[in-house]
Amino acid sequence: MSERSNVRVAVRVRPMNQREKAKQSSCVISMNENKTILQSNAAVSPGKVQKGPTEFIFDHCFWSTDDSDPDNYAGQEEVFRTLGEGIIENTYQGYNVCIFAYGQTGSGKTYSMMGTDDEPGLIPRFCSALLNKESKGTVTVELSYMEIYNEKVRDLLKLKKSKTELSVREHNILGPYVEGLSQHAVSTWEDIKLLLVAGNKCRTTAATKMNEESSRSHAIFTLTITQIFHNQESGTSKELNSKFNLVDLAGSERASKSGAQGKRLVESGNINKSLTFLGRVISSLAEEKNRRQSYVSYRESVLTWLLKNSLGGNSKTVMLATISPADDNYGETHSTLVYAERARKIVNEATVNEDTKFKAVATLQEEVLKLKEQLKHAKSQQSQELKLKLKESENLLKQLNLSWEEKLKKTEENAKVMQEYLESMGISVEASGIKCAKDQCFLINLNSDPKSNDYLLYYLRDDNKIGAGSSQDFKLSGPGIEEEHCVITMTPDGDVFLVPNGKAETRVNGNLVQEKIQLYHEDKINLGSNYSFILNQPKKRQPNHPSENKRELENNPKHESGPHEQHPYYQLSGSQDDDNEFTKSSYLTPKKVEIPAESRSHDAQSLPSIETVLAMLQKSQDSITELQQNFQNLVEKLESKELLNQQECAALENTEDMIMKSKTLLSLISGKGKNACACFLELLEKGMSIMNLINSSRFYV
Ligand SMILES: Nc1ncnc2c1ncn2[C@@H]1O[C@H](COP(=O)(O)OP(=O)(O)OP(=O)(O)O)[C@@H](O)[C@H]1O
Repeated sequence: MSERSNVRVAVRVRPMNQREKAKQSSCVISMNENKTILQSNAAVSPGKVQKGPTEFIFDHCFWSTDDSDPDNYAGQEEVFRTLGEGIIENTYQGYNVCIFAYGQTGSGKTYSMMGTDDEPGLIPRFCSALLNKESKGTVTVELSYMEIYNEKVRDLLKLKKSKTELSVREHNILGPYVEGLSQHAVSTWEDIKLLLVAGNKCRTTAATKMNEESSRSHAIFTLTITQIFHNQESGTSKELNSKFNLVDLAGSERASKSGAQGKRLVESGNINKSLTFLGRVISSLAEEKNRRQSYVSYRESVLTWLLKNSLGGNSKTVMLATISPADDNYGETHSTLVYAERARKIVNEATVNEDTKFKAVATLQEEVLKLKEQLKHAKSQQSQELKLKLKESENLLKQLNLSWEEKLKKTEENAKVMQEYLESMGISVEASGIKCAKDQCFLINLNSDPKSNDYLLYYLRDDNKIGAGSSQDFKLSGPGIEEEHCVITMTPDGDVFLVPNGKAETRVNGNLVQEKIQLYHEDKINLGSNYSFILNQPKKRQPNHPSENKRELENNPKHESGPHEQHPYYQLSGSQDDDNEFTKSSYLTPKKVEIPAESRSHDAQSLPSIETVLAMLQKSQDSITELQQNFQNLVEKLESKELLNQQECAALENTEDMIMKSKTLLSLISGKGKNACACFLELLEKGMSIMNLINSSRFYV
């Protein structure tokens, strides 16, 4: 049984963010039932002839610009109810389903897909609804979670012993699949949540390690639902297999900046090849003559290959396009709406997946026999290829033949390995909203993805070697990180010391450290150019912490715990007697706005004034303009069909990164005014360069 239907497309507009509010951006979006209207205005194209409003028709339009006005705000529940209508039933009828979020960085994809603890998004809501749905058959659910970054697939739920990069293959019955991707048997929402949290944490860890952001990768979260129906009378049984894909795509503007929208494809110069090809596939499928899948080149990128069934194939698909309401995002919003409108023309032919697994097993068994036979007579040149094919088929067969009990056992074993792996990196796998026992000693990685609800915690043991080398306990990489960067030790009494490697850049509360030093609760540790940690060791508090900017290096470590003053910029919430429960904002938001008088008095002459800082930031604005110009030149080169050399490709990516980071810093200045200046002043005073500030500005967001 099959059903033809168009990709269902919804658009959701988010509230103005701080930067847009601070800039007093005007709203260029309005919605009227299933119409989204985009207004062009003078700010968008100064000096140009004003275009009239552009209307786009979608299946659903969600107005979510002001959550303080609940009557006019499409919340998470409404989005779920509208998009979810019929979808849970479809899954249980045996259809594949795919929901993907598309839009520029910061437009609300992750908020809509994952949501927050208080406002869960589509993924948690669909998962609970799927698990709660009653079925006449025996239902089993498996989960996989992967990310695609720069055309490489990584399993977010299997770390140790696995190849970091996985390959995509295609089977004539099962369609495209990722070889060796771990499948986890789950029965409750709690099982799923644990895997989700662990997967998100791995995503953040990898991103932080690579000095990237998780928003540059695509995340594909898949539930495979199997229902077995036994017919008591005939003694036969039938199986329905369906896949539920939830896809959080990388920010779309990268594609357009690098010449997407079907205009230009340049292999080496593409910042995000996958999105470029996704745009191409959508455009192709939207054209009547191309609707047959055979005309569409899905295999040109990993993302489109894996989404083959979801786009123009065997799936019921929903696309959620997320947009900003602000005029200064006009270009990106326009391009998102054009894409979304195009996607609406894609026609899918979803088929009930009945006994798919049995059929696949039967063909695979046949294939294995055939390949073995061919191998017997193959010449050496051919045999290598045949062996590879045989291995692929045998692996897939093995996976399909696993019993449910074996799968459960594997999931348990895998969870243990994953836990050990994360712990070996010093990372807690506790769920978000972490409650830490008050005595625990750990480092909090301030470079964690600011948009994620999760934290990277590095639990300290007696000896903790930190650096880029393979023998280190906490492996970091990036500019300024030495093979053996430093060692942090903890005595049985809970005293914590940092022993730097003389030539490595290590700072404690802004001071360069070249000898062993004792660390105290809430000390801030900077390693290399990018890493910032804060120490949680409530048992060992520095007596006069905030004024300790010029702390002497201590060789005599014994210190009594004394009255504690909280660190001015990173306060952990909760009383001292409570467990430390901290929320991201509690330590990401600067709490104290004025620079402490005592910290200024010691060297007032040499401190730059706020005006000086603003002037320096103006300078950094100028360098952003210069960066933007460079970026534009490179993009133009791409557009004019010139191939970029390797150096230029790297420059393109780096420049884009710098622009983004610099913009974040400037938006903070305009959004938080003097408060942010005070913070930057404090950090500049402690010797951080403007460039380092720009690089680390993410943790102020
Ligand atoms: N509908 C909404 N209601 C309230 N806040 C929202 C909404 N959509 C997004 N936001 C807020 O906007 C910010 C950016 O959203 P989000 O991180 O989801 O963007 P994104 O498109 O996933 O970005 P990226 O591509 O960088 O991952 C977040 O702080 C989020 O909480």
